[in-house]
Amino acid sequence: MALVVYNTLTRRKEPFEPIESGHVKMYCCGVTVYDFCHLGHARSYIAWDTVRRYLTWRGYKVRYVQNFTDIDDKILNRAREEGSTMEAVAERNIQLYFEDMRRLNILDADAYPRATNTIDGIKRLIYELEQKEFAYAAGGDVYYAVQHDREYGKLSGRKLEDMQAGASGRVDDEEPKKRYPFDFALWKGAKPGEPAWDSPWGKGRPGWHIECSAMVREFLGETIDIHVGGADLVFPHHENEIAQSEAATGKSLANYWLHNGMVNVDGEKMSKSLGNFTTIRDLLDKKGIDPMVIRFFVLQASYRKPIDFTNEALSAAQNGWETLKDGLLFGFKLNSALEGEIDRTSQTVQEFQAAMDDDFNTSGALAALFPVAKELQRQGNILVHEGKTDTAPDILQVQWKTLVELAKVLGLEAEPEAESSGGLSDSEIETLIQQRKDAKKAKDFAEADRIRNDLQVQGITLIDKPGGEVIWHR
Ligand SMILES: Nc1ncnc2c1ncn2[C@@H]1O[C@H](COP(=O)(O)OP(=O)(O)OP(=O)(O)O)[C@@H](O)[C@H]1O
Ligand SMILES: [Zn+2]
Repeated sequence: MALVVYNTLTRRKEPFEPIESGHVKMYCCGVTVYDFCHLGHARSYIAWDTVRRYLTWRGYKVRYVQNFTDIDDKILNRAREEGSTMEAVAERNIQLYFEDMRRLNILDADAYPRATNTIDGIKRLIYELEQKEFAYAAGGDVYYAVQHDREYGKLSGRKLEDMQAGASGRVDDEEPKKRYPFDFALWKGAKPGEPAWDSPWGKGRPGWHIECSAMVREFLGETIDIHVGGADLVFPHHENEIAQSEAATGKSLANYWLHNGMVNVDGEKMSKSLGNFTTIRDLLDKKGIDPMVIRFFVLQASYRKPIDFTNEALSAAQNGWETLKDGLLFGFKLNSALEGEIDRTSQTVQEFQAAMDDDFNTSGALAALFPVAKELQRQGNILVHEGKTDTAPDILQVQWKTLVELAKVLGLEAEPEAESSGGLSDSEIETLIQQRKDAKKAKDFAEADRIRNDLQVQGITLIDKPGGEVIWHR
């Protein structure tokens, strides 16, 4: 089976063929570190983490690089508001980024270059572009001359002629210096009180797009396999990255361009600037949502499609995750061990791989795991109540290991500790259930609810059956 990916550059699905057999060079556009990350960012990084995990599982050696944009107007504005410095704002938000993303089980990148640490590479690239007449200096700034570049627009499919039509409303302080309205800044002349670096064009700082071109080159080389980011970056950010890098090197920047769809709220992109965002922290800490539920929520949809953030969608993800989690915890009830290879020819693995090979279809991959999770959940309940399963444990153990391994490819993992019953033995639980029955008989429903909730907190779920029978599971 071949892995097929949707390439924004060609607008179709293509078989994935890395430059160097068995190796993948992957670059992901990172956050501008001026604030907490929100669910939109979580989606982007969960999607690419999953792609990276899958490629690794598929046997590729993946080198994954993701930047931090640590110089930008938004960061400078925030520093001004706080009476602090750009470095302090950036450093704090980088640490917050790591905390949030690690909680979402997003693996660390192999390198996290920062714009402020790549100034030499950025200057070199701008210099080369100037030599080749793709760039011109104007009033302390340096601009990229889009009209000089015959391929400009190839990623987004935009044509300069068409763009011109809608350009009349664009005015900013760079406008008068540009030879052409869609030229963009590679280097911005220093403004009073802002951080600045020496350069052949005077003191200044880099534009946003050039940093990624420079970092890709420095950390991965002139041509990489996969470049990823949110769909909102296709234009202008990625278009401009391609323009800069390819004009300088004469080689293609990335063979495959992959873009994640947006998390929307009422049809609009969740974003800090629009104020319609929910931070990852609020979801996890204030709302008490399990990080795996967020991951599940993201993976339920194709990475390319927009997703609407609603409470209904979140509770559907919650339900889905509960079932999967029960399946993932099954083996611990059975006291199984996880070592050993899984059977890659099994139907579950085949279905999972077929889905993921089709442009990382994570919803199809979850659908392949679900029957296994449900069956293990059922067996787990039987085990708790009857002391044994109705299928041979060695068969169940193989199913369980398969489930655990494949779910981990999606970054979905369950901790047995989280399900710990706080040391309550079965007979203690039975005693509490009896006390709850007595409380109900005495019409002390508050006490009955208290017992149920206390048990729930300790990971023990009670199920009331008709006729007053109560079954429970951990
Ligand atoms: N609502 C969203 N849904 C999906 N991906 C998003 C969303 N918002 C941002 N991203 C992605 O997150 C990554 C980092 O984005 P960046 O730091 O540039 O944020 P941004 O788009 O400026 O967000 P904001 O406007 O909220 O600050 C990019 O790949 C971007 O496409
Ligand atoms: Zn970028």
